[in-house]
Amino acid sequence: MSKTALLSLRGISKRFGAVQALTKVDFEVHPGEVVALVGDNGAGKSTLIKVISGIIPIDEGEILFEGKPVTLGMPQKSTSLGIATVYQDLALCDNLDVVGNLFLGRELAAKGMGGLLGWLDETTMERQSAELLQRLSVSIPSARTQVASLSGGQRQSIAVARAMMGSPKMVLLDEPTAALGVAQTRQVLDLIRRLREQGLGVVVISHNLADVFSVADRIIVMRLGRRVATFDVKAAKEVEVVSAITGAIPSGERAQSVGVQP
Ligand SMILES: Nc1ncnc2c1ncn2[C@@H]1O[C@H](COP(=O)(O)OP(=O)(O)OP(=O)(O)O)[C@@H](O)[C@H]1O
Repeated sequence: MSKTALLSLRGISKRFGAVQALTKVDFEVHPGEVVALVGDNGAGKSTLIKVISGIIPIDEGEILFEGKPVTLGMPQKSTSLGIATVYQDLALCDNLDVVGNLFLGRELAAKGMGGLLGWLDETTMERQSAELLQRLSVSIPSARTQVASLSGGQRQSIAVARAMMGSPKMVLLDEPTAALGVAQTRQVLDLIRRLREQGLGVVVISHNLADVFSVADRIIVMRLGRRVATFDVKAAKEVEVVSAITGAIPSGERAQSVGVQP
């Protein structure tokens, strides 16, 4: 794993009115690393993801991308740095095929005779879609399949592939396997592993610890807006992570039990 973090957050705080959603949170993800963000409802996971994707500005703290200080707070800024967010498959358009969904908002115009021809370059879009799906080993009948007819796992895979269209360095996934069956979940977890193999930093929010243990390198536990523990998956036990989530034992002890500081 590379020494310089891809993204590093230091002392991030965020308040919504009377609710302190994040309190002095440090967070880091490296290239080629899958970090799982876990915690009970209201722990601050989504807020942290929204900070990284630029949807909400922070009140306090410092953000470094590839070691350089950056200001996020606007989705365009995060996107331009190479941070992609996978929205639930609900963000797909059912009435379009896979190509139409992958290129939604970034369609390629056909060119010729020294200018634009006034229609879309469907051939190139289809070829690039097929190449991307092959690179990610996403198996679907064809790039021309309507997404409405795909399974939940295939749809989620298309949502991930769509996030990859801008060649990001980092991908954020909020509950990517929620509501998926066993086989479909396996498909999406395999896809996350392929993102890691391709050197991306991946952040996954999940309530499913079996998924987390199967796909993540590190687990960061949030509770009541604070980062309370960090586990190296290889050294962690599920019962310790559950204790950290619920606050059953003090966070200091938990972190020591796996030799990692919160
Ligand atoms: N836009 C908002 N306005 C007011 N309060 C908010 C807003 N967004 C989040 N909160 C509050 O901030 C706290 C953290 O919420 P957040 O959604 O980040 O938690 P979470 O860990 O993602 O929970 P869940 O697993 O239920 O999605 C909660 O108390 C929530 O009610």
